Parts: sequence; C-alpha cells; structure tokens
Amino acid sequence: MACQSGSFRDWKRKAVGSSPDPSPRSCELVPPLGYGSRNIGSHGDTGHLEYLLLHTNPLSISQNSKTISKDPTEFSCAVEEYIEAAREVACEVLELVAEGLWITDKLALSRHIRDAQSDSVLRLNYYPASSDPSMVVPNNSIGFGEHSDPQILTVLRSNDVCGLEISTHDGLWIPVPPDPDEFFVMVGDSLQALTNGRLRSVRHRAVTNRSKSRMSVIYFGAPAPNSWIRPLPILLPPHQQPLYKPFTWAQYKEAANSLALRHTRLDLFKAPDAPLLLSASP
Ligand SMILES: O=C(O)CCC(=O)C(=O)O
Ligand SMILES: [Fe+2]
Repeated sequence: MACQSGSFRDWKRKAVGSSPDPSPRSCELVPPLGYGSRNIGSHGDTGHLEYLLLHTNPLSISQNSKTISKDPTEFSCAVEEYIEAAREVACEVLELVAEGLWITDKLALSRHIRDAQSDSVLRLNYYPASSDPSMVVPNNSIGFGEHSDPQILTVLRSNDVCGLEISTHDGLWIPVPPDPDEFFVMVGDSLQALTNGRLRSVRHRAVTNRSKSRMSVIYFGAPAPNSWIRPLPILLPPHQQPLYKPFTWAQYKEAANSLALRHTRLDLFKAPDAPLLLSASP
C-alpha cells in the first residue's frame, strides 16, 4: 500500500495519539524492542519517560505495528516514511563528513547505514511533565540520563519543548533550543571509532519539563551486526596509531549493553598503546 506523506505532527499522532495512555500495556515484543517505561537498558538506569523502540527493518516494523497500533497499516506507513527521510538526512550528513575529511570514497561512512542488513533503530520518547525530587538536576528531572549513542549517527527531532542537553568537554551542560522543524544530528561512538577520534561522540541527556510534556523521535543509524568498525585507513597516516581495536557492531552492542548508560563505552575497545584522547565526558 502506498504511504501518504505527512508532517512530523501527523506522525506522532499516528504513533501514540495526541495524549498517550499514561499506563499502556506491554506490547509483548522481544526486548529491547517495543514499549518501555522508566527502565532504560538492563543496568538500573531509569528516567521519566515512556518509549517505543523499533527496528528499521520493514518486516520488523510491520510485525511490531500490529501490537502497537489500532491501525497497523497507517502506523507502519508513517514510521517507514519517517525512517526513509531520516536515513537520507543521515547519509547526506555522512557523505559531507567524508568529503570534509578528504576521504576519497565518499560513501565510506554512509554505506554502513544504507546496508540492507543495517541494525538502525527508531526510538520515540515521551517525557511527561514532571519533577521528581529524587532525580532533580537542579530544576528538572532526568528524562534520559547522560550517555553517548553507540551507533554511527543520531538524527533527532522533538516537539517545541526544551529538554535535550549536550555536555561540553569540561562537563558544562548546554540546553539545545527545541525546534520542531529541524533535525538535530549527533555523532555516535561508532563514528568516533571509524574516524579514529577525528569526530567525537556527543555526551547528552534529556531533562523533563515541569509544565509541558516533551516528545522526541530519534533515528539511530547503525551498521549491520557483522560489519567491522575500525579507523578508516585513509585517516591513519603512517605516524598515527589507531585509537581503537577493530570490533563488529554486534560486539560493540553487546559490550555497550553490559555497562550502565553513563560509561564511556568506547573505552572498552581502546587500542593497548593508543595515545591519550582527552575524554569528552565530564
Ligand atoms: O529524547 C531525547 O531528546 C534524547 C534521548 C536520547 O538521548 C536517546 O534516546 O538516546
Ligand atoms: Fe541518546
């Protein structure tokens, strides 16, 4: 069935309705895909949010849509259309990055997420308006704790409510002004490894708003599980050592999932004699 194009607002409405059920039931999907609430990962990280996590594979979307939406066809069309647009943004950005780094093969980075086996995912986060005194930082509650995204590139959109914050190298948190008509692009750990640290993954977090609920839709562009991630040879002049040992995306995912969110998970793959890269974390 052909998908009709719709705006970001339409997409959110189709995904969870204009006011999400405050106590939705489990979508009975294989973890970690599907519906989640408060718990992020399996290491005790919690936040004030509800989310849907979907694999971007069309078959997986159409199967999962049946348990998520009352109108699975409309839902999966909207999701697939959004993913296609977000993937295009991610690939264009990665091709510009390759050009900027004088990489002769312009597709060297984007090829990973164009791969039919790409393990990219889409996350829809809903942060209810709240302030829980136990998680205050200092005026708002933690919606999604500090971390860097493990994938290659993150393409994020939100409604017009602030909440996303990024950390400077010296640990200062800077709010990102919301704009529902813009994409926000963040470097993930895998891109840091592929570029041998020329690009650094962004530490970020989301805080909740006291008076307004916030929604974000995030495309995480990832390689195929068996793809090798290693510094591109062209970014390794003879005198320069690789900062990271080669790893497959499946290995990185497993390692990343073994640690809590706040850890600098890329450190697990540091090359033994790697020169010191000043940490991006506070
Ligand atoms: O919802 C947001 O603005 C950020 C969430 C986030 O960082 C994530 O889902 O990885
Ligand atoms: Fe993130």
